[in-house]
Amino acid sequence: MDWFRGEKLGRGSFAQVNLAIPRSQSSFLHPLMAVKSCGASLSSSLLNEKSILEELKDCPQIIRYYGDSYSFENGEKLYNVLLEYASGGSLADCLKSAGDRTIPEPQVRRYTKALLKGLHYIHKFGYVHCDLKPQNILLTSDGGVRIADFGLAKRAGGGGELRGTPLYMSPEMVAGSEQGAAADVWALGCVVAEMASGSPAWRCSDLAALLMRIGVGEEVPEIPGDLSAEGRDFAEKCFVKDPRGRWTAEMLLNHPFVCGEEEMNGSEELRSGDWKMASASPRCPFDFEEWSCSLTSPAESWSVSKAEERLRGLVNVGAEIAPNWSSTDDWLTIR
Ligand SMILES: Nc1ncnc2c1ncn2[C@@H]1O[C@H](COP(=O)(O)OP(=O)(O)OP(=O)(O)O)[C@@H](O)[C@H]1O
Repeated sequence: MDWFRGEKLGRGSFAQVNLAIPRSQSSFLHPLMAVKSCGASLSSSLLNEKSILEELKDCPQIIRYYGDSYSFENGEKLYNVLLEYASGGSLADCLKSAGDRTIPEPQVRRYTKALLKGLHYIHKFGYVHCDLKPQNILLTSDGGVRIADFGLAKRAGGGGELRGTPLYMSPEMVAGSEQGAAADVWALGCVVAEMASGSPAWRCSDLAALLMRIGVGEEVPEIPGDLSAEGRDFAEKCFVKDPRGRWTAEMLLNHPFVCGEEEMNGSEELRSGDWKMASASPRCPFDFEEWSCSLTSPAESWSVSKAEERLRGLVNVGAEIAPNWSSTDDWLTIR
């Protein structure tokens, strides 16, 4: 498909996203798209994302993949992935612009139901998203919800390598146990709490302390007091520390918090007007530039003692390469 690069829509830690405008009339089916690009030599994460999106392309709650290409721009070879354009921006943008106001509960329920459908689909195919958070949840002009950014997604199972964004990390991820579908359900609980309260589920400004609170002991994120009893119960089902006891996306689809909800239709039609600049939107002390580390002590299954052991290593690694905690220039992602 022949296209040219339009306005910048956003930037993540390794890729830039622009509007992609088709050149030819024959492209009328996709009037506007987004293109996610990075340097060809640094494209392994984007290639991973492309191959997973290609497999998951029939789910309306997952950002649609239209194709890929290489281009030469300003003397640099770029790898480009063409995606459905989500003109409503990200849920993070939406929360940011809401300021002190929170998202009304009926909307939280509808978004949650859509996210559950998307997660259930991802998990059915044997994948784990590994980085569900408001920046990676996109909205279409008609209120549809799309799960995006599969750069860290992987086949379920295996442990060891720490990936994701600390505020949304599950206890078993922190502990280095098997990273399965349950980790995405924990992250979903964090997103639900954030939608309902307007601020991240964990209030903690110290990375080591945060990882300890997530990985060790019984503490779970605070569940917003003004959520309905159904909403609180839903969040509790997501915040079961042992992943074996956590509800699955499929089970949660039948939870009273979401099962009566009619999803906004979120049709595939993309409107040509009404698009806006969306950008990475730091809102808390964990919004830092990319911080990479890979830990090589995978544990067989989740347990408190293994979590403590791993955290000691993790905090040491973090201390060596800790970013500037006082900066809020970007989001922290661990790859
Ligand atoms: N299909 C899309 N339509 C509209 N905006 C998009 C689209 N994809 C991404 N964006 C915007 O670009 C931002 C960055 O995209 P994305 O999260 O995919 O990049 P990334 O480099 O993988 O980020 P991360 O640092 O989280 O890994 C998003 O938060 C969003 O604002």
